[in-house]
This record gives sequence, C-alpha cells and structure tokens, in this order.
Amino acid sequence: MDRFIIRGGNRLEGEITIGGAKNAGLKLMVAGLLTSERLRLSNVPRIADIATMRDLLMQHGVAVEDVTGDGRTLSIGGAITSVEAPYDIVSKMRASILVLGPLLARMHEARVSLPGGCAIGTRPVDMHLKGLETLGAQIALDGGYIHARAPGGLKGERVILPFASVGATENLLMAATLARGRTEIVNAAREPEICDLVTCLNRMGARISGSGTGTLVIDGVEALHGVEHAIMADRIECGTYACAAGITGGDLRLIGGRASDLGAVIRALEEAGVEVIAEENAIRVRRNGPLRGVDIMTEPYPGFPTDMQAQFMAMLSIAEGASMITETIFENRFMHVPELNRMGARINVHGSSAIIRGVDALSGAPVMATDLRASFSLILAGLAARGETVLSRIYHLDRGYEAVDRKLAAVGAAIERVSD
Ligand SMILES: CC(=O)N[C@H]1[C@@H](OP(=O)(O)OP(=O)(O)OC[C@H]2O[C@@H](n3ccc(=O)[nH]c3=O)[C@H](O)[C@@H]2O)O[C@H](CO)[C@@H](O)[C@@H]1O
Ligand SMILES: C=C(OP(=O)(O)O)C(=O)O
Repeated sequence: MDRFIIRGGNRLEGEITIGGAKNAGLKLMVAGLLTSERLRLSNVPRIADIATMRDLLMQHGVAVEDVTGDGRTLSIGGAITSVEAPYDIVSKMRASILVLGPLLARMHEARVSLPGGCAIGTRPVDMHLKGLETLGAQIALDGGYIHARAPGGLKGERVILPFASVGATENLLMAATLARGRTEIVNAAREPEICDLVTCLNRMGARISGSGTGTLVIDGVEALHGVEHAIMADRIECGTYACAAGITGGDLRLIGGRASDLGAVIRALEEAGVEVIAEENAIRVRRNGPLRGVDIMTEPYPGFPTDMQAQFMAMLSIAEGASMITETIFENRFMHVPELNRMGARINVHGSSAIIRGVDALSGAPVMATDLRASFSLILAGLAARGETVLSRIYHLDRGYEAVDRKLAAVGAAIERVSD
C-alpha cells in the first residue's frame, strides 16, 4: 500500500493547475446513460473515482472510450445491456447510486445495490427513493438491492425535498429529463456541480430551468442526444490548495480556479488572514501575516462546503486564538481530529462542533487517512509541521485528487510517494 512521506516547513510558492471537478465529472458521466448517442466529456480528472464510474458504465454495457489516450477526454455511449449496478462497485463509490434515476428513465427498470454508510456518516438514500416513487417508480428493497420499475415510464410531478440533498437532486433531475410532462424539484440543491450538469443536459436537448435556484423545473422530452462538454474546474481541489498556501504562509496561483464558485471559502480564508485575489482564469492565494482563528459552519451551497471542513481545521490548528467548526451536513465527519491531535493540534469535539485552540507548531507523526478530505487535512498539517509525517492509506486520497505529490512538489513541498 502506498504512503506519502512529507517533510514539513517549506513555504509553497508557484502555480498549480486545478483539474476537472470529481463531483461534476461523475454525474456528467452518468448523464451518458440518458442517450444512445455519444457524450464526449473533456477536462476529465485522472482519479480513481472516474475509473470506478467507467467500470460501472461498462458494466451497463455502455462504451467508455479514452479519445485522446491520456484519460482527459472520454466518449460515452451505446446501448444499455444491463440495468444492474453491483455491490462490489457501489460499495467502492457511493456516487454509483446516481445511475438509478437515468436507468429508470431510459430502461424503465434498475437494480442498484444499496450503498450503505461510509466513514463520514450513515448516508441514507431515502430522498432519492421517495422522489422517484413520486415520479411513478415502484421500488422494492431485496437482498441489499434497490429494485425499481416504471413499466409505463416515469411521469412528471412536484417533488419537495426535505433537505437540499445534492445526490437526490441530481438523481431526480436526470430521471425527469425523460419523464412524461413537467417535474418540479422544490428545495433543490444549488451546488455549482449541479449547474454544470444542467448546462450539459440542456445541451443534450433536455428542458430544464431554474438552474442555481432552489426550484428546478424539468419538462420531459422523448430523447436526448450526444454533445461535447468540458467539465468545470474542481472548486474543492482549488480550495484545498488555497489552504496549502494559507498553512505554509505561501503564495500560490491556482490556474483554472473560479472565485465565483468559492464565495464562502474565500470569505473564511480572508477572515483567517489569507489574501485571495481573483484573476482572469486563476485565483492567487497568499499569506504574509499571522493566521487568525475563525468560526465556520458547514451548509449546503452557497454556504461553507463540508468538503472543505477538514482542510480548514488543519489550517486553523496553527492559527492565533480559537476557532469553532460546526459540521451540519454529515454526522461523523471529524475522523481527522484524533490524527491532527497526534501531530500536536489541540482540538476537542463536542457533538457536531469542534473547538480548535491554535498551537505554535505541529510536529510530524505517522498518521492514517480515513476519508478523502480528511486525508488532505493530514497532508496540510504535514506541510506545516516540524519533522516528518508519514501518511498511510492514501488510496482514499487517490479517489479524488490527481497527482498530489507532483503538484505539491512543483511548488516547493518536500513530499514523496512510496510503495511497500
Ligand atoms: C459525489 C458527490 O458529489 N458527493 C458530494 C455530495 O454527496 P451526497 O450527494 O451524498 O450528499 P447529500 O447532499 O445527498 O447529503 C447531505 C446529507 O443528507 C443526507 N441524506 C441524503 C440523501 C438522502 O436520501 N437522505 C439523507 O438523509 C446525507 O446522509 C447527508 O447527511 O454532496 C455532499 C454535500 O455537499 C458532498 O460532501 C459530497 O462530496
Ligand atoms: C464526500 C465526498 O465524496 P463522496 O460523496 O463520493 O463520498 C467528497 O468528495 O468529499
């Protein structure tokens, strides 16, 4: 199993190119199930989750071709020969649940393994299922699988989500594009990745309005067609490297980063004493003065993203004064706390809040990654710590960050990937 060895203390300076967004790319790949024509996606990140989604689409019989031979442009399409999403793939990647709506819409049937919980929470899919039932699906749970049928096709309806779930919004949105009549999704999630999906679906011939608002209106169409679409830049990767500049007192230009997607993150960075300058097609992030403690609460977009919580916690662990981070999206997303404390941080968790008392310095230690963003928080801590940090279980990181060691080493970090 691979590990990262990080020797802390280097100030990071230079340019990092931000890749395509994992959380947009995965859903855009799934959108390929909605048409028999070719969907060509560019700016594809080379990460493990994209490879897993490729396996899943191929399991459905759909072709996924690497057009340019470098994994950056994928052409997806063809006949669906299986409506089953098996346990071994779904258990690797929860986003697999998103094939449910498109399969139902196009094939009128789907058999998808229940994803179960993961390191950050129980993560039920009740809103996905209830919403699809409202659109006329008959759903049965059997042997750990969701068996869904819509013999006469799905029918547009008004669906009110009790919580603005990203995944439920996307599943229902994709299902509704091929349903009969009008669907309204009320209390829809407004994440930029959903807007990217809507843009692509509309280009494919879907009739969706309300993108970026809490109500999506979808007028179903007979069929969608193939298009080309470039995946948006990854706002979470961008925010993560912004924290790398913040924690090391560095100066990074994040090429491709879009300030408009990062409002709450930029506000929190600035409050913490990190300067952020929006440039054309880039964001420059630097810190000269001290880091200051800030209070943060995670919320659905446009609030502060839960996917940036662990990285901010690492950065605030060496800030002047205290910070409080409240996690409202997932019930168990503090697994990085004991690992950060092993590196000398002073963090206490009280229910859904963590109190971070800034320390003068962290010290390197062997630590273990527990999930994707938690893994990066430990890298950030390692970059700022005295001495050597050895981060194991980095397969979590490979799910969603491309070439972390190469990108960080290019801006001055002492980081090395080693295999046992
Ligand atoms: C692949 C992807 O895009 N993942 C993102 C997506 O996850 P995901 O789509 O799973 O996140 P959701 O917005 O659906 O989940 C938010 C909360 O709602 C709960 N819930 C959700 C659905 C449901 O049917 N019932 C239910 O109770 C979840 O357990 C969680 O506590 O949005 C999250 C919130 O921004 C991000 O952290 C993830 O990175
Ligand atoms: C939680 C995340 O992803 P997933 O929903 O795929 O687990 C994430 O990207 O931080």
